[in-house]
Amino acid sequence: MGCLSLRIENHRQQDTISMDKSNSFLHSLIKHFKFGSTTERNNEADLQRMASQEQKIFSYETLVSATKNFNAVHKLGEGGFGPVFKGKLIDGREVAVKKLSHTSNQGKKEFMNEAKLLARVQHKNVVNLLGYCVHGAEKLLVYEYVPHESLDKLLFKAADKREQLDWKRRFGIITGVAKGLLYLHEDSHHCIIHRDIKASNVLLDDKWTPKIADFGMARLFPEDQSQVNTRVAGTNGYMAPEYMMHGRLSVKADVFSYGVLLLELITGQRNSSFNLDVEHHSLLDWAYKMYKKGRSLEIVDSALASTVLTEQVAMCIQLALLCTQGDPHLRPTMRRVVVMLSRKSPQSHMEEPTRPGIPGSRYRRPPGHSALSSTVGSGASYSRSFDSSNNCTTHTNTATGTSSATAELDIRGKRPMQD
Ligand SMILES: Nc1ncnc2c1ncn2[C@@H]1O[C@H](COP(=O)(O)OP(=O)(O)OP(=O)(O)O)[C@@H](O)[C@H]1O
Repeated sequence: MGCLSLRIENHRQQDTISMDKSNSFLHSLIKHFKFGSTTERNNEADLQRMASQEQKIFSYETLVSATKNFNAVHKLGEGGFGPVFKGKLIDGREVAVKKLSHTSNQGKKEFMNEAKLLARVQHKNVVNLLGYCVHGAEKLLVYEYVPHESLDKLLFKAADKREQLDWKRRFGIITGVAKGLLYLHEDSHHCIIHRDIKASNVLLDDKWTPKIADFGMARLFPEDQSQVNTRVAGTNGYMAPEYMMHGRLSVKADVFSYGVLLLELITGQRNSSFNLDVEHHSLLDWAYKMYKKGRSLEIVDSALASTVLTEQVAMCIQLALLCTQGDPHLRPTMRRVVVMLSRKSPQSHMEEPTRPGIPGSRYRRPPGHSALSSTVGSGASYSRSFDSSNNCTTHTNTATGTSSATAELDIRGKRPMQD
C-alpha cells in the first residue's frame, strides 16, 4: 500500500491518533477485510482515496469515554448495523456513534459502503460523517450529532409531538430532502442511489434542516447506465415495485421512496402500518382515491390544521402521487421535483397522476388473502405472496408466469444488501 496523506485532527490530540497509527489503522482495516479479488482490491483503492479525502480516525478510547462506555442511557436507537449512541468529545462536540454489531457479516459490507460513500459527499442536507474507528473486532462510525434526531421519532408519535412539526417545518423537510437527493443523484461526483429513503433515515438539526442519513444500502451508479439489475435491498413499504419485484434499480427507486415519505409527512401516517381506512390497502391507495374524489385535503394530518397552506399541501399531494407512479418513467426526476416545489403558483403545469404503484408490505396477509394482485407499470400484472415458511416473498408475473423469490426480511421489514 502506498503512502497515504491522512490529515489527522491535530488540534484535538485527545480525539484522534497519530499519523503512524492511522496508517497502521488503514493497514489493519484493509487486512481485516481481506482484500483479495479484483473487487476487493478496488475496495482497497477506494479506502486509500477515502483516507486521502481527509476523513478522521478516532481512537476507541475516545469513543468509550465520549459515550461513557456505550452506556445504555446514551443509546439513541438501533438500526441494521447495531446500536447508535450519543457521545460528547472532550472538546465539547456532540457526536452519534454507530457501533457495528459483531454478529452481522452483512453489516461489515454495509459499514464499508457507508464509510466510503459518505467520505465522498458533502451537502447541507446530507449527514456529516466525522470519522471512523476500528478496534479489534469493533467497528464504529462517528457522525455529527443531529439534535432533533430522526423524523420518525416525531412524526409517528403522539399529536403533541407531531405538532412541533408544523406545515412550514414539514415543507422545509420536503424541500430539503428533495435537494439532498438531487445532490446525490446528479450533483455529487458520482450518481449515488440511496436505496433506503424513509423517515428514520432523515435527521433534523436544531433549525429543523433535514439531513439524509444511513448510507449502508447506498450504491454508486455507473454513469453510462440509467438502470441496473441488482439484488434487492431496502425497507418494505418504501421500495419501488420494479425494484422490489425485479431488482431494477435506477434513481427512480429513490423518487418512489421519497413520494412515500412525502405522503407520510402530509398525513402523519406510517405507510407500512397504515390502518386508518379498511377499504384501502395502503396510504398511497387511500391518498389516490381521495385525490380522485377531489377530497385530497381530507388526508392532511389533523395536527397541521392551523398551519397548513392549502395550495401548497395540495401541490405536495399531487407531487407525492406522481413520485409513486408504478411506471418509473412516469415519476419525475429529483431535479423536476425541486423545480416544482420552488414554484410560486404551485399547481401550474403538473401532470395528472394515475393510480400509484404498490410498495412492498412487511405484513403477512390473513388466510384467504395470501396473494395481492396489483398493476405495475405498463399493464403487467403481478401477484405477491409472503412465504411464511422461509420468510421469503415470492413475486409472480401473471403475464409471463415467471416468478422470483427475494431475500429474507429482518424484523424491521428490511432486506439486507447481498451484492
Ligand atoms: N447523527 C445522528 N444524530 C442523532 N441521532 C441519530 C444519528 N444517527 C442515528 N441516530 C438515531 O439512531 C437511530 C438508529 O439509526 P440507524 O441509522 O442505525 O438505524 P435506522 O435508520 O433507525 O434503522 P435501519 O438501519 O433499519 O434503517 C435513528 O433512528 C436515530 O434516531
